[in-house]
Amino acid sequence: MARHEDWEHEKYDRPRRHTRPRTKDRPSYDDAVPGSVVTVDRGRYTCLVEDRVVTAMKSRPLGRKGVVVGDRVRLVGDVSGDDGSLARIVSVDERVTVLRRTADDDDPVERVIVANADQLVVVTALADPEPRRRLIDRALVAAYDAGLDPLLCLTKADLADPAELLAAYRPLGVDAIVTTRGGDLDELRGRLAGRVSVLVGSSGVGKSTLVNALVPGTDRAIGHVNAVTGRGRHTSTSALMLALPPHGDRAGWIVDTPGIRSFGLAHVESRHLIRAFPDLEELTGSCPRGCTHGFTEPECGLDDAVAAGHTEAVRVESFRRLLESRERAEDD
Ligand SMILES: Nc1nc2c(ncn2[C@@H]2O[C@H](COP(=O)(O)OP(=O)(O)OP(=O)(O)O)[C@@H](O)[C@H]2O)c(=O)[nH]1
Ligand SMILES: [Zn+2]
Repeated sequence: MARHEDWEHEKYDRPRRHTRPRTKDRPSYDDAVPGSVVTVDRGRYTCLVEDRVVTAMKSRPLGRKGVVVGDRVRLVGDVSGDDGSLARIVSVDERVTVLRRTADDDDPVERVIVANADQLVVVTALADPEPRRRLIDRALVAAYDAGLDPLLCLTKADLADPAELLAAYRPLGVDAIVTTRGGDLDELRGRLAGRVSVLVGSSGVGKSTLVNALVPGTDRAIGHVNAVTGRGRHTSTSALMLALPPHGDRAGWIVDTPGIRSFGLAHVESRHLIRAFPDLEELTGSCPRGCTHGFTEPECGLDDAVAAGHTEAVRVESFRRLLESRERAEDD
């Protein structure tokens, strides 16, 4: 077992060098311990190792490889978590999912925001501020592209009726939850249990209110990270992973993303988006080469499918609205 794990580390540590025997210059990480990255701040990685909070830096073998919140890593050095101790991250496990954004639509540089998440919770107020459909659509596109299950969380239900917004997203099959400050969060807790969920939302939608209610002892407004670290302050705009109290016997994590208000989507291709809708993808067999399946495609198979009654027009329209949302940043 130990040998196998060792080989796993080697695999991600650096490019393979087939010209040299593998054993020669391989550093031994037999003593490396597994951990998860919960936040990143100025080159320091806060990791959870068992239930200890360990501060670490990247080690040389990682080179320019990025380490992000949610990464599962191996650490060596001082992994005691004692005050002033510093461990070293020597390898990053293969990522199961990768949530990315492009800084803005014209800047093709991709940034990985969170690794290994399962779900993207798009937090939107029903009023104050008014919901912005295009922003929601763009967050959904980012989720589908990353292979995360999207969940709409509609807050401030005391201020407005959710019916219209719910109806707008029903054809896409996006699950939604409606919340009110101080209200019952049991349904949401059930959705978060046993998963790693990234929360995104624009300013004022009530995301901090939600995080504080979900993770008692966290006050995001003033920057404490007690729920994870039991101490310390969190003042950067990095994503922060927080442990949820167990729901039944299932633990879960949320990742708060204070710095992220929107998603640049330059990296998302339409052929990737349709994969998130297998029932629609199946209907595109007759599309001309290069068909994007968008509103203006003259001979898209999706139109034939609607005409033949194989799918609903409203689902195709909703999909096309998502596709289009990639093209314009905001709903102005
Ligand atoms: N009426 C009403 N107000 C709410 C509700 N939830 C939150 N608020 C208020 O909305 C305002 C914004 O809430 P925050 O939780 O700070 O919102 P945020 O999304 O974290 O915004 P930033 O702090 O800018 O990131 C605060 O005044 C909250 O008290 C709700 O369910 N109903
Ligand atoms: Zn098509």
